[in-house]
Amino acid sequence: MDAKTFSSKNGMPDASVKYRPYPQIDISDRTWPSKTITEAPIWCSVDLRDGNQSLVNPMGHDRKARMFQLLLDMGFKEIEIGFPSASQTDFDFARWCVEEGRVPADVSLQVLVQCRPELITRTFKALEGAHRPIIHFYNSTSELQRRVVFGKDVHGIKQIAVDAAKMITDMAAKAGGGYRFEYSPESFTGTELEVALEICNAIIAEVKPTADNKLVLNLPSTVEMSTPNIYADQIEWMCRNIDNRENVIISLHPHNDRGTGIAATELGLMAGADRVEGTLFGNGERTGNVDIVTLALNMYTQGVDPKLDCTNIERIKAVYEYSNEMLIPERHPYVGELVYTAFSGSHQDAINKGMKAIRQANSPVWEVPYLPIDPQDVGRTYEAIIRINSQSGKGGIAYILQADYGINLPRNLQVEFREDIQRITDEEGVELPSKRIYQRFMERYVEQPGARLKFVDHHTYPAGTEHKGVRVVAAEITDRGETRRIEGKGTGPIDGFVNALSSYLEIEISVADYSEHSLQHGSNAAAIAYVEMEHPGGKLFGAGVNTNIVTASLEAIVSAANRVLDEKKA
Ligand SMILES: CC(=O)SCCNC(=O)CCNC(=O)[C@H](O)C(C)(C)COP(=O)(O)OP(=O)(O)OC[C@H]1O[C@@H](n2cnc3c(N)ncnc32)[C@H](O)[C@@H]1OP(=O)(O)O
Ligand SMILES: CC(C)C(=O)C(=O)O
Ligand SMILES: [Mg+2]
Repeated sequence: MDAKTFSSKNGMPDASVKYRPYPQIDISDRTWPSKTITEAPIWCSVDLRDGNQSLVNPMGHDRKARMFQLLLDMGFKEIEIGFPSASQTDFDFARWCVEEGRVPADVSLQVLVQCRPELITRTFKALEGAHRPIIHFYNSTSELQRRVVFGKDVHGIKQIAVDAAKMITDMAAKAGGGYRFEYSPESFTGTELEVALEICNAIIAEVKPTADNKLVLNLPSTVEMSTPNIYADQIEWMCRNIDNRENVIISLHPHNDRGTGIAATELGLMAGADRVEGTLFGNGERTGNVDIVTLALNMYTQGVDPKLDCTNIERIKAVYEYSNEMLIPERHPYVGELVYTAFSGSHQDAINKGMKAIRQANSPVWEVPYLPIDPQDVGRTYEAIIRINSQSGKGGIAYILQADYGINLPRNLQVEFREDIQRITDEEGVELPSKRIYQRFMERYVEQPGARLKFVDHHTYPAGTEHKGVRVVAAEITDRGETRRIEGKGTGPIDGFVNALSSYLEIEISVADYSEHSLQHGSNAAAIAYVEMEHPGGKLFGAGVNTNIVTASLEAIVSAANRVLDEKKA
């Protein structure tokens, strides 16, 4: 088609000429909008077929077997293991599953086949000996494919499907039964609803499903062509109009061409579907199949048992990446590397407060701002929840020091230290890992390499009977490496030592705030003391770490004094 033949808007060919809007469904009394999902559907993984057929390098035996074992471990009861009539690899894998796959009795192997006699015959061979396998047959029914691929009218297309249904049910009966059946009017979303219904009812009439052997009627959104509400309308319409509904399992098989596969599936379930076909993290043709892990965890976070084990999401990811030879993006729901991480200040602050509140409340209900799921439920840790870059605030920095190093910064120190970290992240333009934040804190407030003053020792003695309750603090410090003895009076060691230092340095300093706590991390018995020091230029903090809490406090005073001296110099 020549784009120049019609007018162009915004540099693109005119959409109103090139594309047609998807028609509305005639169902004004739809009920799905007021439904909720209250139980998990029957899940069927199509990773080994739809997922596999879309890969650059389709899976060989090892990659398939690793994926198959994972699917069993997660609790899938229906697994489409391939298209055995299409390739020797798929045929051999089906035989391996039957003979060596240790398939539990409650799991059905499923295979796909076109409505072509020679392929159907080979499919039965591939499944010999399987326990209640599902033969999934399909043909495309869409208006477009009828016209351009098959060159047949509705009657001709229906005949292809009915002939296959007859052949399959006959072969199953000859083999002594024990088979289950699934039919897909492929390209359902490109098929007029009345046509889809006519063909599906013809299949139901041929297969004659019963309560003991229901037919799976799979209504694929082979290509996602509309907003998800329209798919839901189509599903509700089919559920209402299909023959023998009680013996038919309505299955969804959404693809994700418009990026709304999850929404379409959820609305489709509200519209009455019983079953969902999809893949782990949504591998599949083009933009993929619907992502079953996300669907399951969406249900889980609404209080519904998803009936799939996603407790080790890292293993699911590892197998996905090994078997599909693809990587999962950082933002992928529930599993991406960054989905449990907040860089931005206000998010970090809220998470920090939420985590504290949940610890204190001792309630089983999860409610932490910005975290729709507890990362531990899927085997992720809290470690990566907060990471620091130039968008981060004091709450995040405080969280990291607390969570990773047991350091509980007083609020004013959080504000002060955040400015320092902000300067570094702005300069470097990259994330600052937890270890560097800790190192920076220790260097700036505790270790102070190259600082003028160092605390060495102290002792106290009563100031004399005329000064009741007052003690003299006699301390040894070094000043640029030279030992100095200083003395000051006060009501306690902190007070006396500040006075001593104030006289020695000839600077007005006093303690505006003081706090301390023990350190759980690092040296077990150590304590950390924080001193906020008032001086002629304002207020600033110092910190000291020592196994003796008084020593830690005096070190914190020296630390603050060094910073006052630095500020004076600057
Ligand atoms: C939406 C989906 O995911 S559907 C599943 C798609 N998956 C795959 O195709 C993967 C495996 N498939 C294959 O390896 C091959 O297609 C095979 C081996 C099954 C068949 O291969 P071939 O016969 O060589 O060729 P090809 O696939 O091109 O067949 C197309 C022919 O089958 C017909 N056909 C296609 N689908 C069907 C169907 N479901 N039922 C009946 N006939 C069909 C076409 O009309 C076409 O007929 P024509 O030869 O008369 O023009
Ligand atoms: C074979 C069918 C179910 C399919 O994969 C699709 O329509 O997407
Ligand atoms: Mg598909």
